[in-house]
Amino acid sequence: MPSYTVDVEVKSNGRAVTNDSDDSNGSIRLEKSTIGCGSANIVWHKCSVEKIGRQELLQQKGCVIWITGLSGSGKSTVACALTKALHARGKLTYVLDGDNVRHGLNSDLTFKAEDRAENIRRIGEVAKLFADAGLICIASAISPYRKDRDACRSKLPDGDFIEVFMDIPLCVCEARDPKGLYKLARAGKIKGFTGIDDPYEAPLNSEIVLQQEGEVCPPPEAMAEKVISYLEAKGYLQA
Ligand SMILES: Nc1ncnc2c1ncn2[C@@H]1O[C@H](COP(=O)(O)OS(=O)(=O)O)[C@@H](OP(=O)(O)O)[C@H]1O
Ligand SMILES: Nc1ncnc2c1ncn2[C@@H]1O[C@H](COP(=O)(O)OP(=O)(O)O)[C@@H](O)[C@H]1O
Repeated sequence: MPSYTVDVEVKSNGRAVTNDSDDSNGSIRLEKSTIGCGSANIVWHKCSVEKIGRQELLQQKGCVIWITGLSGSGKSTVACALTKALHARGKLTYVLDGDNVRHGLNSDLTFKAEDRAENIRRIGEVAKLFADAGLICIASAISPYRKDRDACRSKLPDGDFIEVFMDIPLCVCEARDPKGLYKLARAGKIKGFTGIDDPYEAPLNSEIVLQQEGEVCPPPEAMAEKVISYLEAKGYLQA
């Protein structure tokens, strides 16, 4: 068995770069992730095909568009309009919708605060992988707590987490009530419903705010176009 000496330098991104010297093979370099690892002795394995190459192939930049807002605010509708419009332009997207993800990956989670946090954490991790794959990942979930959204933001390179706030008043969402859930919540048949008896912490500094114009809600296609203009201006629709 070769013996190793390991010098560890902790970088500002939280990774520890080790200069491991192997007495039989000379010097090798390993990058070890030091944060977020549930167990010790986990080594980050790098491949020669990286995000930049995938972006070149796709002619776009991987990023996460995070749509947050009350139930009934139009998150899923905008997410669909956005994926459709980008698809028509030849851009590769994927929608991670809270409702849908709760049918599979997150089917073990309830709506109590710690489960919502875990829901958002998992969606954030999956979205990060999609962005690394070079996709424009559209995550759409109530994501009611600011710190959970901010934690997802912090996992991505600067600029790559684009928060879109569906700033639609509760009374409008409640009047829409397409699933009848507000009615059930008001009747006390659903406990801990966002906006009724569970908090929604609106973003303070989101990149994009989508809201009504007076009493009128713009069509979803117009809202999607606002997001596309942002992506275009920031260079995400080219490699
Ligand atoms: N208690 C409670 N509070 C809020 N929403 C509830 C609740 N129970 C069920 N639902 C339905 O679940 C959908 C929200 O799922 P999310 O994963 O987006 O929620 S969260 O981000 O974890 O808060 C949400 O879907 P949308 O209406 O599309 O937002 C609701 O239909
Ligand atoms: N821009 C819009 N203008 C008017 N109604 C809308 C708009 N976007 C969504 N809706 C309607 O609002 C309801 C909730 O939309 P949905 O996308 O399911 O919201 P969420 O995903 O936030 O719960 C649906 O009945 C939908 O048709």
